[in-house]
Amino acid sequence: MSIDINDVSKSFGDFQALEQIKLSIKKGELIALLGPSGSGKTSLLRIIAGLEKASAGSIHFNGEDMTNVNAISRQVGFVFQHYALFSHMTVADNISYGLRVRPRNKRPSKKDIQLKVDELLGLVKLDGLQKRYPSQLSGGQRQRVALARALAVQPEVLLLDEPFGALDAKVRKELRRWLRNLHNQFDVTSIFVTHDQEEAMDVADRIVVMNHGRIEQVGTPDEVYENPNSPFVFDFLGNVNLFKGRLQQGNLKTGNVSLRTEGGANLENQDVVGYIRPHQMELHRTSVEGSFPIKIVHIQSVGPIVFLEAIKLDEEETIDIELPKSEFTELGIRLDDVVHSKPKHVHVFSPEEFSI
Ligand SMILES: Nc1ncnc2c1ncn2[C@@H]1O[C@H](COP(=O)(O)OP(=O)(O)OP(=O)(O)O)[C@@H](O)[C@H]1O
Repeated sequence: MSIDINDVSKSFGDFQALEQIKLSIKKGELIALLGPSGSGKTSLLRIIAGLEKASAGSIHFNGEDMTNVNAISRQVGFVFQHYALFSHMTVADNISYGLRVRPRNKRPSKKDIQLKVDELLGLVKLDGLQKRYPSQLSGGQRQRVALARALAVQPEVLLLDEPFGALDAKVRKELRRWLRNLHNQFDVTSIFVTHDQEEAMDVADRIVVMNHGRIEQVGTPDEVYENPNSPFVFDFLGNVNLFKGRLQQGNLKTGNVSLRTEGGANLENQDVVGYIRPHQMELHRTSVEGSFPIKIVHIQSVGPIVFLEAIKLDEEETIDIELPKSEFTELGIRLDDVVHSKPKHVHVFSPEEFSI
């Protein structure tokens, strides 16, 4: 099922929660709505589900106008953050609920319902637990039941609101994989809300970055990470180093160095801020063109990556650097060493857009 969101706005009294949201989602896509608290993610999801009415604009499923169609008739699967399982029903009864409450002429036979429940229990690896009650399950197991229950009715659209928000990091990671697999197997169009950029990067085909009720950027995880179109997106999707200076002939003049930049064509001869990801900072033992001296003040090695904190010697500013462990070892870097750093990809924005 394709979904088109056409200029959807939503106000709660005087407060504008969504402003002219425009988005086309292809059949079979897995989309993450990513943004800080209050950016409008849940409001948008609820409007797509039909649980909330838009103040303006329209929602189309497969080209058909759904704006005034109620939630039940839209036939979307929904998974919430807080399980929302029926506590008085067993796992099997929770999963089969949507099938059992269908009108008699559309309800599968008892045997078919049983087969469907067994199939779903297998898919979410909960075989043998069908007689348990939700209180007898772990958080991760409950969320798997919630996923199975949403999928039992074979929705063409699956909407998930922070589905793994209440779970610990390891279980979250495991469930992300689940979501991806189930999404593929069920040939469903899925939209999930998250404020966790790593989760969005890990699972989604495309990420919709939201801020203050507007879409800041839409793109594949790679696109939004490597080519953020605003300081907000840059900052929200990971750590960043900032270099203030002036843009001259495509170079950012900052302190005593000149850094080759990307973007910022309309910012020539203006004050700008350069944004550089920590993994885009090269390190050298000796000075090279475009490098500046730094002193290493903190070293933290985590698995294959080494996180370094350093001070720029000319301006006493702190910068963050991430290096593969092999490169770190090869360079033989120690605490208090003075080395030379050269930024590889410098994106520039005007200071007015500056958001950090
Ligand atoms: N029923 C409501 N009445 C009034 N204001 C509301 C209502 N629902 C949401 N809002 C406001 O709309 C804005 C967007 O809320 P929404 O829940 O969509 O954001 P969100 O991005 O999902 O945030 P979170 O990650 O915290 O859930 C918030 O400022 C919220 O306070």
